[in-house]
Amino acid sequence: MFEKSTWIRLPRNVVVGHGVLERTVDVIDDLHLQGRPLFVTSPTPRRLAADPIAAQFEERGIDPAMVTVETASFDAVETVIETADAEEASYLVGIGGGKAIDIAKMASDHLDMGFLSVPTAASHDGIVSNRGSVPEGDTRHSVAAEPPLAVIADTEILAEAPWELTTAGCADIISNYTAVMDWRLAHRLKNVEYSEYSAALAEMTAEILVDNAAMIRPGLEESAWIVTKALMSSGVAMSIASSSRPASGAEHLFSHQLDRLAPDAALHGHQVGVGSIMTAYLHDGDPGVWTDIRDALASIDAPTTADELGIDADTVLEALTTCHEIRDRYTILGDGIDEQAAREVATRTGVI
Ligand SMILES: NC(=O)C1=CN([C@@H]2O[C@H](COP(=O)(O)OP(=O)(O)OC[C@H]3O[C@@H](n4cnc5c(N)ncnc54)[C@H](O)[C@@H]3O)[C@@H](O)[C@H]2O)C=CC1
Ligand SMILES: O=C(CO)COP(=O)(O)O
Ligand SMILES: [Zn+2]
Repeated sequence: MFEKSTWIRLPRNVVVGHGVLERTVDVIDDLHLQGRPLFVTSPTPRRLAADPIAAQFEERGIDPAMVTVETASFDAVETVIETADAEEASYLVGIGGGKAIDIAKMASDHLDMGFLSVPTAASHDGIVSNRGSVPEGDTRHSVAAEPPLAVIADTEILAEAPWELTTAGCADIISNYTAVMDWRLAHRLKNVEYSEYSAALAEMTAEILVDNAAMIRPGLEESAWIVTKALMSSGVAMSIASSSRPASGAEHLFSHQLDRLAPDAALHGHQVGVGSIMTAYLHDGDPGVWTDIRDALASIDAPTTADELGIDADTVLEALTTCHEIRDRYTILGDGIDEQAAREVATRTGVI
C-alpha cells in the first residue's frame, strides 16, 4: 500500500518589480489580512522600506507596530514574539536582509500568524523559504518556520542596495551546485531523503544565474530582477524538500563556522561561495566544476579567496577542519578533514 504524503507550503502572492513596495496594502487586501501588522526590520531597511510601508497603512488609519532586530538569534525571535503580544499584532512583515526575514518567519511560526517577506537586499535565498537559520552555541539550527504568505520584492530598492549584497545573493545561489552534490552523496551513503525535483530546481537555478552572469551589473534594475528570481526559485526548492539541503551543504557548514570564528567578517553569501570552491574540489580535484564555480563567482565580483573575505588563512583552516561538527548533516567532509588535507585544498584552489 502506498502511504507516502507530502505538504508543500509556498507563498500565495509573489510580487516582484519596479515600485511594487507601493502595492503592499493591495497585497494585504488580496490576502484578506485584518488588524495591526508588526514590522520586523533593521535600521537601514526601516528607512528604505518599513517607514514608507507604514505610511501606506497610516493612510488607512492603521498604525503598524515596529521592532528593530540586528542579529539572527533565538533571543531576537523571543523579543519579536513578546512585542507581537504586547502590541496586539495580527500578522508580521519581515523587512530587510536575511536575518530580519528569518526572525520574522520563525516568530510567525511560533505565534501561528501569517507573515509577509519584504526583502531590501537580494543577498540570500531565505526570501521565500520555509526555513530559518539560527546559531546557538556550537551549533547552527535550520528551523522549520512559517513560509511567507506573500513576497514583495521591489527591484528599485534591491538595485540600489550595496552591490556586495547582490553579489552575496549570487554566491548563495552558485553554492547550490555543491549543496546538491553533498545531498546526493548523503542520499547514496546514508539514505538521506532526497527529492529529484528539488535538486533539479536548485541546480537549474544556479545554471540560469551563471548563464546570465554577464547581465548582472551594479545599479542595473534588470540585474536585481534576475538575481531575485533565482533567490526565490532556490527558496522554493527548499520548501519542496522541506529541508535546506538543496541549497546548503558543506560550503554552508564552513560559512556557519566562520560566523562563529570571525563574526561579521564577511557576508553569508560570500562565505558560502568561497566554501563552495573548496568543497567542489573535494568532490573532484580535476579542473572542471571547482574552477567553473570560482570563475562564476569572480565574474560577478564575489570573493574567491580568504583575503577577499577579509579572513586569515588560519581561521579558514580551522573552520574547514571543524565545521562538520556544527550539525548532523552528512557532506563531502564526512567525519572531518584533517589539517594537512584542508591546507592542500585551500592552497590548490587559491583560497589561501
Ligand atoms: N532561512 C533561509 O533559508 C536562509 C537564511 N539565510 C540567513 O540570512 C542571513 C544572511 O542574510 P544577509 O542579508 O546577507 O545578512 P543581513 O540580514 O545581516 O543583512 C546584511 C546587512 O545589510 C543591511 N541591508 C539590507 N538591505 C539593505 C539595503 N537595501 N541597503 C543597505 N543595507 C541593507 C541589513 O540591515 C544588514 O545590516 C544569515 O543569517 C543566513 O543564515 C541565508 C540563506 C537562506
Ligand atoms: O543558507 C541557507 C541556504 O542558502 C540555509 O541555511 P542552513 O544551512 O542554515 O540550512
Ligand atoms: Zn545560504
